[in-house]
Amino acid sequence: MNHDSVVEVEALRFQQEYRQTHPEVTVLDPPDAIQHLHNRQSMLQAVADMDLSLSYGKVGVPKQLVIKKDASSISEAVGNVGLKLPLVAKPLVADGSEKSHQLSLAYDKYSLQKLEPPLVLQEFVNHGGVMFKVFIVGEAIKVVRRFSLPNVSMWEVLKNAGIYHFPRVSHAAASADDADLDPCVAELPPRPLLERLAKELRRRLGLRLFNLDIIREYGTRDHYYVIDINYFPGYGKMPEYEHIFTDFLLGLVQSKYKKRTTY
Ligand SMILES: Nc1ncnc2c1ncn2[C@@H]1O[C@H](COP(=O)(O)OP(=O)(O)OP(=O)(O)O)[C@@H](O)[C@H]1O
Ligand SMILES: [Mg+2]
Repeated sequence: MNHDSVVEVEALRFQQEYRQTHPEVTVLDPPDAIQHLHNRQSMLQAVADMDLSLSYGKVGVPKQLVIKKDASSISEAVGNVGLKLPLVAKPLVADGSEKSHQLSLAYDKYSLQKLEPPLVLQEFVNHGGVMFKVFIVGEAIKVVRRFSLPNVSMWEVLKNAGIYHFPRVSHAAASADDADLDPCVAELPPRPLLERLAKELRRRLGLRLFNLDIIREYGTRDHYYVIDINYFPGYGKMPEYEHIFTDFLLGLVQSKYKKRTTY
């Protein structure tokens, strides 16, 4: 076990003991469930297991492959599972550090050996340059549009080679809510779909405070992909978060009070 894992295990043990010895303290979300989101493979597993297919849309995850080590075998592994180029390469660990959010786009299979495992390779899904950030606070859901990576045409894939490191889009991108966008790209995912997705994920992840990055495959009306899930995101970008958060916390206090008085 490396130093970081030892620290994590110790932190978990401390918090579990703390919960037992301090039952009066409300734990918003359990540390082990939060930990689940720090690995890009386990992060999307709940969405993949769900395989949500409803009358108003399908939600999945992009086809992906985890490479633990040995960059020289990536090209062969990609060929074996039939992943289509271009590929988004993401560090396996997503712990908020600068390095864990350095993503790149690989255009050709010969360059794949230049990547640095451990990483997740995901098929790049064209989505018209707009993504949806879905904020979840308990039962409340808010969705906003954000600019994202533009479509990559077949022609560009053939013309380009190598690895392109791209900047952290979420930091640079301003809100796309007021932009003059193609309505097919801008249309928000249907509310019932988001509600069902959020409900399922709250249950499967065992968390109440998180967000999802969702894209809609370009040229489709209802094929959605979850590409990222973050714990306790920057809620400052969630519209009306002040009321939503206050209501959420008050609701917790009230339910705790109710439980106590029923004894
Ligand atoms: N499979 C994909 N297909 C198309 N675009 C993608 C894909 N995966 C990621 N992207 C693009 O890359 C951006 C960053 O990806 P992702 O959210 O997974 O990384 P991150 O480092 O966790 O980012 P952040 O925490 O800053 O949101 C996305 O907002 C999107 O624009
Ligand atoms: Mg993201």
